[in-house]
Amino acid sequence: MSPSSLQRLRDAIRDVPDFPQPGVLFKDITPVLADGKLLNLALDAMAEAVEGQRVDKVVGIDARGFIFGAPLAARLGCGFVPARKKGKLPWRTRGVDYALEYGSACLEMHEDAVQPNENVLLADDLLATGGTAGAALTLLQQTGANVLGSVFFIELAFLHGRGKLEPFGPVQAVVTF
Ligand SMILES: O=P(O)(O)OC[C@H]1O[C@H](OP(=O)(O)OP(=O)(O)O)[C@H](O)[C@@H]1O
Ligand SMILES: Nc1ncnc2[nH]cnc12
Repeated sequence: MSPSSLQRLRDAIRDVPDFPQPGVLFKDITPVLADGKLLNLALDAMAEAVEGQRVDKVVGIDARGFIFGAPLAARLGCGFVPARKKGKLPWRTRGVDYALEYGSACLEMHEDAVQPNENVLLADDLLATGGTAGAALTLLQQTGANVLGSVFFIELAFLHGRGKLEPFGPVQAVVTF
């Protein structure tokens, strides 16, 4: 991606102080989503991160990860799997509890969503502490799938989440703060 495109994406991300709780500087992606050119640029860059690799499934994390994960899968010509917050998936699930920058939750995937021989990529909008993505990667590892790594639109590098994810595979982000 050209430096000017990257700058356009960076400039469009809105800072919202003290949301959803005091002390958190929330990175609001809705201005990027509202601009078709920027959304396209973001998805192009996420697809570039796995160029030349065979991807069988993109796993996206509830909820903002779906916004990037499903169109990314469509671009790559592969399937999409939702990793959802507890109680949302209708079939048999495996789950894991985790903590994130501003709370805790439980993430679940359908037991049959990913097969042991598949090449799987994790996608989410944002990497902060890495608690959420780490939980999703733990679930993926339990399936026996070949985990290709993870890709994010935004990385908050000052929260050092990357360190939790690198043991599972390469970590890539389009915009880093
Ligand atoms: O690296 P972490 O500290 O774990 O934080 C990152 C996660 O936090 C946000 O999700 P959130 O739980 O707010 O859910 P949402 O997508 O439904 O808004 C974001 O979409 C990531 O999934
Ligand atoms: N600072 C932040 N901004 C937006 N989403 C987040 N998820 C976790 N931390 C976040």
